[in-house]
Amino acid sequence: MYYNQQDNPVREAERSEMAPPEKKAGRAWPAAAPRRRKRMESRNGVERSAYFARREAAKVLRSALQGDARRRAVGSIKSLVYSPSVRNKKATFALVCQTLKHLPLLKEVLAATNILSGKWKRQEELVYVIAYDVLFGQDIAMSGPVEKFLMFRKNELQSALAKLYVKEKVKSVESLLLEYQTPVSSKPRYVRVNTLKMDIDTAMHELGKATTVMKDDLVPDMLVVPTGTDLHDHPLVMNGSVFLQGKASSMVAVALCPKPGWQVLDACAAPGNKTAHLAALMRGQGKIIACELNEERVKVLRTSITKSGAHNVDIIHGDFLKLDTKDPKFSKVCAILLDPSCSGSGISAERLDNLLPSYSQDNDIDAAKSQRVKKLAAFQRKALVHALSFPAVERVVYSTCSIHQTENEDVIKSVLPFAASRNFELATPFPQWPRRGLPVFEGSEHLLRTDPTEDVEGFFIALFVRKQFKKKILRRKTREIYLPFGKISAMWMRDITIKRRKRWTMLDSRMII
Ligand SMILES: C[S@@+](CC[C@H](N)C(=O)[O-])C[C@H]1O[C@@H](n2cnc3c(N)ncnc32)[C@H](O)[C@@H]1O
Repeated sequence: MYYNQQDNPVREAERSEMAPPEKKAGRAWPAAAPRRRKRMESRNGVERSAYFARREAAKVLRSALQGDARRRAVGSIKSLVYSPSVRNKKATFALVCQTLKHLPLLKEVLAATNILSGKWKRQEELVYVIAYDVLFGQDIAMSGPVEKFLMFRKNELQSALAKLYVKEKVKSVESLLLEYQTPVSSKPRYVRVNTLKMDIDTAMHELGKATTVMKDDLVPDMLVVPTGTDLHDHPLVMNGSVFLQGKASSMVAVALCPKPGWQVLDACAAPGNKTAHLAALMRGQGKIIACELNEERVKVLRTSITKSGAHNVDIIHGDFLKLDTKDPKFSKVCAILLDPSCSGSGISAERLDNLLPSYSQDNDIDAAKSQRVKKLAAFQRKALVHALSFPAVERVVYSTCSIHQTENEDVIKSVLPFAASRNFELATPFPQWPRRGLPVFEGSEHLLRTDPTEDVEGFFIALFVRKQFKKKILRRKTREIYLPFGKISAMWMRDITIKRRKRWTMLDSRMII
């Protein structure tokens, strides 16, 4: 019940929809004593930054929830928060995570109070964020029209929440949350040093001022920092000297092993972590062609590349499947990194996907999910066959951040005949790594898996290498080789000149008996 125009928050919200708090209040402090005035001004600053953080959080939440509903995310929650357009990243990130954790609870409370009906539905995400703050957040003054509206109905919200306590037979909000929220596991942090901008020892020294840092024992440019270390606004992260990239994800570019001066194609490149890693491994020499289909993600890719300081990356905004393998601009591409869209089942907790509504549904082995995974696998297979079709390519890495066999071993198995027809065989990336492919076909021991629990992220890596044909011919223990013009002995074969051996490499292996 609203008593007058001034007290009616709905009307006020209509008048000043998104006006920042102090403008709307339009108050000055002439009468206040200087100390009191200073206190009020600083409180105004806190309110002001909370006001904007809530709106930034609502924007991120909208993208995350819409993407989740369509099962086609523009980016993970983290990448959305850490995009350049979000100013107050720390507060926004905290608010997004908290709101998502409480979302099922908030939905129940808001449904019970009928608050999301009518015009407020259009600002649904902002209502969630503010309702979280009103019910569970810090006890700070709230400025802003939606804030005032929800504060006005705070009693109703609280009594709806109290009814949930009774319904769930719990006494504390913690117990109530346990009934609703999905647990988030704690994990160590990995940091990849961008050796284009900083050497590893300097990065260790600089990061060591903020936290304990160790070198990783497997990936050369990888540092390990303690669980829970928050480096997202560290100067080295901000200026691209280090990337907050996981270890398993960083193993992909290392598995391709690109050399300075090579031409490398990154087939599905955004947001560009692996592209930037390739550029660092190639010491900025040679050329990287980075292809990305999604326009929004091309922008993110461009930002990552600029931040990395790599100057040898050409970005193609287009469909990798439609790149013409015979186009002269790809004639020297000798290595391809293919990290196609996948279910993300191996890193869903790291990306905070477990906070999204679809997560629990996605983790049920239901028909919809297997259909989605099958569709992804069909694309992944096509993309891998296409990658193996580039004329000069010698090495192809296929990777996913999925734990499903359908997207991993099954895709590899299905392309093996084609790969063999192009003279490719599976090689063993990181031979010392203990976790290999599921034993579903002969040769799956070449494949590499990382475990989402043991290794933080669940990744899959397969490496195809074109056979070194000439060496194979010379190593074969055959006595005679049949050629269209007769047969020659193996002894004679050893004596032929280097020049001739080169020509031998052109012959088809089927001629060898
Ligand atoms: C798993 S992400 C790649 C992550 C990236 N390699 C990295 O490490 O930062 C897959 C990307 O492939 C893109 N993509 C999907 N289909 C594609 C296609 N047909 N051609 C090019 N890019 C595609 C998606 O938009 C998405 O950005």
